[in-house]
Amino acid sequence: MSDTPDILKKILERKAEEITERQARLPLEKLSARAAEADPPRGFVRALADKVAAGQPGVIAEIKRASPSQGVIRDPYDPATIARGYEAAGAACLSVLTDRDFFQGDDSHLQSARAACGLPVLRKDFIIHPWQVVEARMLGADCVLLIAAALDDARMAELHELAGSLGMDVLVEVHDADELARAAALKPRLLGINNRDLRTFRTRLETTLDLLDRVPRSSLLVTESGIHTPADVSRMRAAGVDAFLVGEAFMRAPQPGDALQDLFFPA
Ligand SMILES: O=P(O)(O)OC[C@@H](O)[C@@H](O)c1c[nH]c2ccccc12
Repeated sequence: MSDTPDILKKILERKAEEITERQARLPLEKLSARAAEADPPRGFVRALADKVAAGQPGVIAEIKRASPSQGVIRDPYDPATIARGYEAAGAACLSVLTDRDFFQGDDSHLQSARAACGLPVLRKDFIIHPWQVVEARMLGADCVLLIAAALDDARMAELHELAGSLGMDVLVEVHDADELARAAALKPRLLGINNRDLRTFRTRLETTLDLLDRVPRSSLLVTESGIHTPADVSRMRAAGVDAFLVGEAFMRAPQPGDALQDLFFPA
């Protein structure tokens, strides 16, 4: 539809400007030197796969203050406290928004969340340039998100490879069959199906269920976005989906860790 607000396009245009600004401040050579001194990666895929192998849901618990579709969803916002709550509740991993312009995130949110706990952390941002992958590692990220809708095949492969060479895992995110086929070519260890269409914000859990048969057996599948109720979780697990990325449902709760426990590990 020509009248749908293509928010992704807007985000990516702004992101390209942001990268230019950041590169001017910190050239790749210096950035790489700092990344080499960062705390070693915590195994992100391993933490998730261990939970699933033990018969439990593998939960990537998200820390985000705001989103373009919802505005501010959590205020006050203390990433360190939230991270500790998630860890105590049994999350496998964290996802922390670092995009400033559309999600009110910040690099420091990732750093404080990671320092506050022992969990591996995904840098949740719009990564389109190698410089950002190195920057993610410098910040301590254990995993980066690569969104198929934002990347052509060559760039996606390049960033995937670079992240691996820095010891990080990658969550490759898709939303339709075409993106899934493109992502599968990378043989990703971690494949995310985003139930939310980043171009229109429409969220349908059927997105995951409809694409399930096309996911390579060698990839650990993560269903992303729009998971709110125990019924949503049961529906996914009945279909064989054991790993979840959940944000809003936790961010709107007074104690995000308690909400995680209620949703995934009820007594
Ligand atoms: O808050 P939710 O509906 O539980 O969704 C979490 C996560 O999936 C969502 O934040 C997300 C998935 N892919 C993204 C890409 C960019 C920004 C955000 C996202």
